[in-house]
Amino acid sequence: MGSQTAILGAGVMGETLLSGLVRAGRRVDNLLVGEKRAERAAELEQRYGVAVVTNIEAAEKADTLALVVKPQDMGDLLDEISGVLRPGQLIVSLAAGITTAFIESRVPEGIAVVRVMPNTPALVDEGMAAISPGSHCDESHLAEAESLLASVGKVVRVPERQQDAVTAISGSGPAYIFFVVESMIEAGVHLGLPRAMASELVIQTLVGSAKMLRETGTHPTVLREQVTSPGGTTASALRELEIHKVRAAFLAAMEAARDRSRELAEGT
Ligand SMILES: NC(=O)C1=CN([C@@H]2O[C@H](COP(=O)(O)OP(=O)(O)OC[C@H]3O[C@@H](n4cnc5c(N)ncnc54)[C@H](OP(=O)(O)O)[C@@H]3O)[C@@H](O)[C@H]2O)C=CC1
Ligand SMILES: O=C(O)[C@@H]1CCC=N1
Repeated sequence: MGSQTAILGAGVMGETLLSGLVRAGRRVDNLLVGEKRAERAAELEQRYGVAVVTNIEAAEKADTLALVVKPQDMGDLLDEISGVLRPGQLIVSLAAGITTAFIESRVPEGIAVVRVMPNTPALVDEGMAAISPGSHCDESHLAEAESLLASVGKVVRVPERQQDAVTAISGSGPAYIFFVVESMIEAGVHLGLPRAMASELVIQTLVGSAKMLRETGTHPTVLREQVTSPGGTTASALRELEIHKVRAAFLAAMEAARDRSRELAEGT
């Protein structure tokens, strides 16, 4: 049997990580899930063939523990498992706002902690995750966290002081993109397009635009200018977005997300 990884908190993000590890070929007998609700445990066992156990059993057996509960539940979870944790284990926290110092203060000495901010496109192996070491981490701990997240997308290393900003940009980011997509589809319907057609037009436009950004490496301003013919339709649309202060709204939204991440660290 190889190194054991446990996922504690199998909601949206926890299941996203679990499914990615299974897709990436991690042997399910090297995976454990901590889940207290019997119905949810049965669902996960049936869907992935993974062993669903108590948090205590998972914490006793695992070499690496991925903590994917809500920030507000993190203190209780750490209090529950800290008695069975042992030096040499690695905790990888995916919770917004929660600092490595908070976790280190609630677990025995010698446990390494890595803070991660992932995002849901991990579900289709296009995730973006940023990782930061706690004070007892060495390269092997960062490499292990990196390998967990690399199975579902890209991983970058950032200083922990940048994690609240990362959370605001890429952690919450998919929601802003989906919001824009929803808004454009609704606009298409207002303009008289059938909903299915409006959806297809918007989604393919999004995928094509994302692919241009990634594959050409061209700055988004240049790509936008290429679409904006002099005196044309795009210029008229962009003027309205500027009049309605959409750029300022994005900045305010992301500052609010960053501030909320900081508040979560305070337990509020
Ligand atoms: N969703 C996202 O896009 C992202 C989420 N995150 C982070 O991931 C974490 C989880 O978020 P998300 O998946 O959205 O939330 P969910 O509410 O979907 O998942 C949280 C899960 O944790 C379970 N849980 C709560 N307490 C315990 C416990 N003591 N032991 C085991 N499981 C427990 C909950 O079970 P129950 O429902 O029975 O209470 C639930 O299944 C958060 O910290 C969030 O900041 C980070 C980046 C992106
Ligand atoms: O909304 C949240 O708090 C979580 C963290 C980043 C994305 N979802």
